[in-house]
This record gives sequence, structure tokens and C-alpha cells, in this order.
Amino acid sequence: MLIIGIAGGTGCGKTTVVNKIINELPEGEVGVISQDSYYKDTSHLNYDERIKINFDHPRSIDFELLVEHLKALKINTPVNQPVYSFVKHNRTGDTVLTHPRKVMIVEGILIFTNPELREMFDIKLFVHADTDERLIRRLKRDISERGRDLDEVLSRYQMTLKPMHDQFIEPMKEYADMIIPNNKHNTVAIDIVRSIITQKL
Ligand SMILES: Nc1ncnc2c1ncn2[C@@H]1O[C@H](COP(=O)(O)OP(=O)(O)O)[C@@H](O)[C@H]1O
Ligand SMILES: O=c1ccn([C@@H]2O[C@H](COP(=O)(O)O)[C@@H](O)[C@H]2O)c(=O)[nH]1
Repeated sequence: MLIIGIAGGTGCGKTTVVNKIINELPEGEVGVISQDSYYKDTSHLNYDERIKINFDHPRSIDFELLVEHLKALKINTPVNQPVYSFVKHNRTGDTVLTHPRKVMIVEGILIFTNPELREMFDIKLFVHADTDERLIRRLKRDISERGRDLDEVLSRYQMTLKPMHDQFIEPMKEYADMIIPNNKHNTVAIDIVRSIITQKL
């Protein structure tokens, strides 16, 4: 199994890049695991308590479960990936049965911060988009898809997102094998990654 890690700040385009990579590959050959599915369960908290969580800090992620699942997939065992709701800021209680594939892509803002997980990646990619571009994309996406308003996005950005990005995410570029510039749609980089995957299939 080839395991590819794709990191980068919120709104840089990780999900978009992954979808473009897999869209033109044979169905069922490449699997995706999103770090977003592994936000810790917060059912013991009420909504007002949950919105105060710093979701941009590594401690908000259940890395133990993520590593356990990736190890299981490596030995050909399917896993039940949790389903996460950004609207509720919590796991939904549902899971998605995820089968091992020849190539597994793991994507998420903080995936290179955990040494054990980082060591499991055969290829590490970092998607870069400028800070202002990412904030604009996040604003539009979170308002249209994640039930947020302007105030929520901007105050989270100032209070936690930007400081955590500078402390934990940006320094992870050091570990990347390749940085994908994504201020504009980058079809060349996507073609390169797709051809690396195709060689493995
Ligand atoms: N290169 C790009 N140019 C313009 N918009 C983009 C680009 N890449 C992604 N987007 C848009 O930005 C938003 C965030 O992208 P997404 O892939 O969800 O980022 P991430 O997974 O890194 O948070 C989405 O609405 C997406 O359509
Ligand atoms: O309950 C939650 C969990 C996370 N977030 C924010 O999501 C982004 C990471 O997701 P991307 O898809 O990579 O943008 C992170 O910056 C958290 O602040 C949230 O708002 N609520």
C-alpha cells in the first residue's frame, strides 16, 4: 500500500486537490481518509461549550484512532471511519465502512504534526495558498456549507485559527516532499501526483 499525506492550512484546497486527483483514476483503487473525521468526540459537552474548542490545535484530533485505522488498513482490514458534523461540531454517531486500497490518501490540516502518523506516509505533500486567499475561501465555504456567519469565521480566525496555523501548520512544510502552489487551480501538479499514483496501480 502506498500512503500519501496531504497537509496544508484550512481553505488551501486539500479536499479539492484530492477530488481532482482521484476523479480520473480507476474507481476502487484509491481510498481517502480525512483528518476531519477524527475530531475527538465531544458528546459530553453542550453546543455552547463545543464552540469554544480550539479546533486548530493538534489535541483536538483523535490521532490514536487515526493511526490505529491506518495500521489496520495497511494489514488489509477494513475500518469504520467516524462521520463528523461541522454544523454540530461533533461526531454524528454514524460511521463509513472504509476498505483498504492500493493507494490511501490521508488529508488534513494537522496530519504532519503527529510523529507516528507522519512516519507512515510514503509521500508527503503540502498544499499552499496565500493567507488572504485561504481566509476568503474559508469565509465563503463556512457560510454556505458549514452553518457559520461572518462574525464566527473572523473571530475564530483571529482567536485560534491564525495563531495555530503559524505555530503548528506552516512549520510542517519542512517535512513535505513536494509543495503544491494552489492560489490558482494547479492542473500540472495534480497530473504529476496522479502519474505517481498510476505507476503504483
Ligand atoms: N485553486 C482554487 N481556486 C479557487 N478556489 C478554490 C481552489 N481550491 C479550492 N477552492 C475552493 O476553496 C474552498 C476551500 O477548498 P477546500 O478544498 O475545501 O480546502 P481545504 O480542504 O484545504 O480546507 C472550496 O470552496 C473550494 O471550492
Ligand atoms: O467542529 C469543528 C471542527 C473543525 N473546524 C474547523 O475546520 C478546519 C479544518 O477543516 P478544513 O476542511 O481543512 O478547512 C479547522 O481550521 C477548524 O477551525 C470547525 O470549525 N469546527
